[in-house]
Amino acid sequence: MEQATMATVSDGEGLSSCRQNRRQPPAVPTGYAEMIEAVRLLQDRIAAAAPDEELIAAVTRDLTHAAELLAPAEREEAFRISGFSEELPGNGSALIPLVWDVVSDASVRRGRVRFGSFHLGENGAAHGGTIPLLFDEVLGRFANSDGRASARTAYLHVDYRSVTPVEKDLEFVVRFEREEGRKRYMTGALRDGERVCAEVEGLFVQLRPGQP
Ligand SMILES: CCCCCCCC(=O)SCCNC(=O)CCNC(=O)[C@H](O)C(C)(C)COP(=O)(O)OP(=O)(O)OC[C@H]1O[C@@H](n2cnc3c(N)ncnc32)[C@H](O)[C@@H]1OP(=O)(O)O
Repeated sequence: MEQATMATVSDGEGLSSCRQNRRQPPAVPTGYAEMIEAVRLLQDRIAAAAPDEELIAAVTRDLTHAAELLAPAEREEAFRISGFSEELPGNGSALIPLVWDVVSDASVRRGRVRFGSFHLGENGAAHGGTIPLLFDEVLGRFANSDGRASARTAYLHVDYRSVTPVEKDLEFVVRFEREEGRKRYMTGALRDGERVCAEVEGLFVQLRPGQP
């Protein structure tokens, strides 16, 4: 496997050895977005299906074959594409609910999101854990935007105001409230039309050099 580069950085209080995963932004191969889209579709179809034994056996065989095909292409984190490529929908991750139409200025970011059958909790509503997942992603990316040094989620406070439907286009808005030293305070809301589904407050703390 390829190795991530090691770098030495100054933290202003003298040099400290800091492990930096210097990404060599991997080029996105033709067809990669379609592969991740196929994974999303698969997740939704499996979540929605009640297959018989014959179909289960056929799908298991094909999925196992696909996993075997991918095994030789595994890479260390610094050289992966999924979850890291901003040019791909959902950054190329099938974990995060699909986000698109993102527009942003320095203090407000808006976009659309759709939870699939894969994210279903019960009664047509998204699983409660998927909503902080969305907020962590959209708040976290905004907190780390504009060339800021990396910050990590310290807390997310989520208020579930009303049910969040799956298989419906929703809207989110995120606000970069303020920065205090290493602390970045964010808020956000998820809406189904006029109806507020969930609200969030989050703190993201900038990592010190060398901090894991
Ligand atoms: C581009 C990427 C987009 C995706 C982003 C996704 C982000 C993520 O999901 S990150 C993964 C989830 N988060 C984690 O794993 C974090 C685990 N925790 C940690 O690493 C550490 O606790 C960390 C970095 C948050 C803070 O630790 P540390 O740097 O030691 O903080 P510390 O020096 O004690 O505190 C700094 C300040 O933050 C405050 N603070 C830290 N944690 C909290 C907290 N949970 N609640 C309130 N305040 C806090 C402290 O009180 C302190 O404030 P002040 O400067 O006013 O005294």
